[in-house]
Parts: sequence; C-alpha cells; structure tokens
Amino acid sequence: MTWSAETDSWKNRTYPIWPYLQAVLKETFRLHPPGPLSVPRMAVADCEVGGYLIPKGSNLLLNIWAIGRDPEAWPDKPLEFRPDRFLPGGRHEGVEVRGNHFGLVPFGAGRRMCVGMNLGLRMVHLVTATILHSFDWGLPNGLQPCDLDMEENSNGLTLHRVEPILACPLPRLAPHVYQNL
Ligand code: HEM
Repeated sequence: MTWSAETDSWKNRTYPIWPYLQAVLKETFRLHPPGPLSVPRMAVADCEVGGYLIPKGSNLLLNIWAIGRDPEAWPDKPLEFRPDRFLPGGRHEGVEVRGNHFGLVPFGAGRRMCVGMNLGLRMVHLVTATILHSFDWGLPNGLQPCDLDMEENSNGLTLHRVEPILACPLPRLAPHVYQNL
C-alpha cells in the first residue's frame, strides 16, 4: 500500500468522532483482517458456486484478505487506506462487518461465522478509543508515516506486521488519571 498526500487528504476534513472511529476500524478490518483466511470447511455434497463445481468432500477456505482488496468489490483505490469510503456520502456508506456485506467479511458470514464477533468488535472499539483518548501518539527518531514498512505476513491463522511498529505514547490527560494503571 502506498501513502501519498492525496491519500491522506481525508485527514484534513472534520467528522464526528464516533462514526469516524467506526469508519477507520472498518477500513482496518478490510485491508488488514486479523484472520486472513476463514476456518476450513468441507462440502457435504456436490454443489456449484459462481459457476465452479465444488465436489463433495472438498476442503474450502475463504480468502478474507483478498476479498477486502478485490477491485470489483472496492472500485475506488482498493489498496489505499480511505476510511471516508464508509462515511455519509461515501461509496460504501452503510457497509458493515457483520457478515451482511460479502465484500467485507472479517468475521466470516453465515451460520458458522465467528461466534466471538460481538465481543471482538466491542474490544477493538474500546481499546482503540481508549488508547487514542489517553495518549497522543508519535513515531520515534523523526520517522514519518510514509517511512513505515507495512508489509504483512501470516502464520496461517492470524495476520501480523513483518516489522513490529514502534510508537511513542505521550499522556494527554491529567496525571492522576494514569496513577492506578
Ligand atoms: C477481532 C476479533 C476477531 C476476528 C476478526 C475473528 C474472526 C474470525 C473468523 C474470520 C472466523 C472464521 C469464520 C468462518 O469460517 O466463516 C472466526 C471463527 C471463530 N471465532 Fe472469531 N474472530 C475474532 C474474535 C473472536 C473471539 C473474541 C472469540 C471467542 C470469544 C472467537 C471465537 C471464534 C470461534 C469459536 C470460531 C469458529 C466458529 C465455527 O466454526 O462455528 N473469535 N473468527
């Protein structure tokens, strides 16, 4: 994924914080799904999907990572991080991650989708909002966002960065707030 001033132009606009946080997390789930592949499934009968014959007994995996980057599902610069696509007026306004929109399925879809989705979504929103509320974040040694190596790898189960990110938190609340952490 490349960074450019144009890509980053959404940062200069103002949005209400809660819809914007949701849009940022949707965009993160789209480009960087924590589980890049679904749990393997086995076809219990011969069937046809999208013109392909799936013989009984086949093992099937859903490539969640590739679906989130598919230009047919995401025609507007699919490889760019653009949360505004989910905001009011954006091309994908109303698209969510709960398995109802097949272009964005970080928790899978259908009756065997992730059973921990509600907990997972709450935790991701809570932790992200808390660390953003509690600290201003910077990069060390004069690094700029465009210097970050965004390459990813998977251990087969989860997706992770090749180069761990190093970020510097700067407290932004009154000192007593941090005392019992
Ligand atoms: C952000 C957090 C999470 C993400 C992105 C995620 C993603 C997924 C995905 C993609 C699947 C495969 C769905 C499919 O094959 O269609 C899955 C399955 C599953 N997840 Fe999660 N998950 C998350 C959190 C959790 C949590 C917190 C729990 C438990 C407390 C959980 C428990 C499970 C279980 C048990 C399955 C297997 C469901 C089945 O095969 O019927 N997940 N998850």
